[in-house]
Amino acid sequence: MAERATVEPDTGSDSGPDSRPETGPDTVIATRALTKRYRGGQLAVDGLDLAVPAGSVFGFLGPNGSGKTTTIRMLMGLIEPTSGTARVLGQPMPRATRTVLPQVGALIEGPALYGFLSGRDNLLRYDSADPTADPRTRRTRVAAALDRVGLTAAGSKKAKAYSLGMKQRLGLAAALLQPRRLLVLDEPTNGLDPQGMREIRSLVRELASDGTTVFLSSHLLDEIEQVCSHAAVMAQGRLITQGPVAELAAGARGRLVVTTPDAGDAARVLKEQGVADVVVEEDRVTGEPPDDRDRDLAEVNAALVSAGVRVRGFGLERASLEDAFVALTGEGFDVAG
Ligand SMILES: Nc1ncnc2c1ncn2[C@@H]1O[C@H](COP(=O)(O)OP(=O)(O)OP(=O)(O)O)[C@@H](O)[C@H]1O
Repeated sequence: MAERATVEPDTGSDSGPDSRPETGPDTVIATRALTKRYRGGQLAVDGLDLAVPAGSVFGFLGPNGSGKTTTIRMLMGLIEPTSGTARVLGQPMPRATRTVLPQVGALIEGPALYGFLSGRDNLLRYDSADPTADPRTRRTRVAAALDRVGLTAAGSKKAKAYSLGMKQRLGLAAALLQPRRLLVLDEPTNGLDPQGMREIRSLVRELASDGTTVFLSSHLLDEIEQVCSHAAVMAQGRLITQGPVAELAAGARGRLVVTTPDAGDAARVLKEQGVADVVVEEDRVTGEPPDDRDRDLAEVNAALVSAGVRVRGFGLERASLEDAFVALTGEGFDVAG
């Protein structure tokens, strides 16, 4: 079993005000004002301050093009930031790439596989290309990694005969050939069918339960809600918010739900009262509560009653991460992906 990931404090100073509150012994990834402008002028990541706590399953959420892959490539030392800093496992990137990367299992842009080799031989080959890997334990480690991702039985099959989900699991197995303190997975369920998605998600949960920190990017809100303890939300290269998933969702106001036999009248009154996005579903009328904090919801209720609407139920529904995203960005989110 992997040790729980811990990182030594990176400053060594234990006095004075902390000028970098997001870094600390329990922060596995910390960036400060991390920025990437591509040669063509595209500002892909803009002043990102990210803090990933040790032991978390951290979801890096954002629509396509929001800068997730660019951030991951900077974290892994694959590209240089234009400005700002990134520390991974307490070390500066890309300067410490050589010491940091052996402790990180990464699955970025799909695994590179040789179709004519079996799954097992792919892993043996991958491991032998790693100068830090011990050849004496290679076969045992490959067998353990195959077992870990449920590919023992399919280990002798050629990789070209694998389903996309099996290929993705083989990629994860490659990331697990050595004990890792951190796993970085870029859209690990992209392109998979629902069954494949379930398999990868439960594998991620399992890995995390051993204490390995998992950083995974996704454009799927429900995936983040199902799998992650923490999340950061990106839109157009900027960080919108980050923190424990439960708190992010709680920060958003839920939808107002009115149950009434007079749904048509209720919808009209709610709109007059500043409720947005009013939706009628039989005897349920829902909408975004007015932004105006001075307007008490009791007033909205009173307006319904005085208009003769028979109110059977009136309340706020628990907010989801999707509500939080919509509230924070003013945009909808393509949950179906
Ligand atoms: N090599 C590159 N040169 C120029 N622009 C780029 C390059 N790579 C990405 N971009 C641009 O930077 C922005 C962020 O892209 P990035 O791939 O980081 O987003 P993403 O959130 O990972 O999206 P996706 O899930 O689609 O990969 C996009 O507008 C993209 O077109």
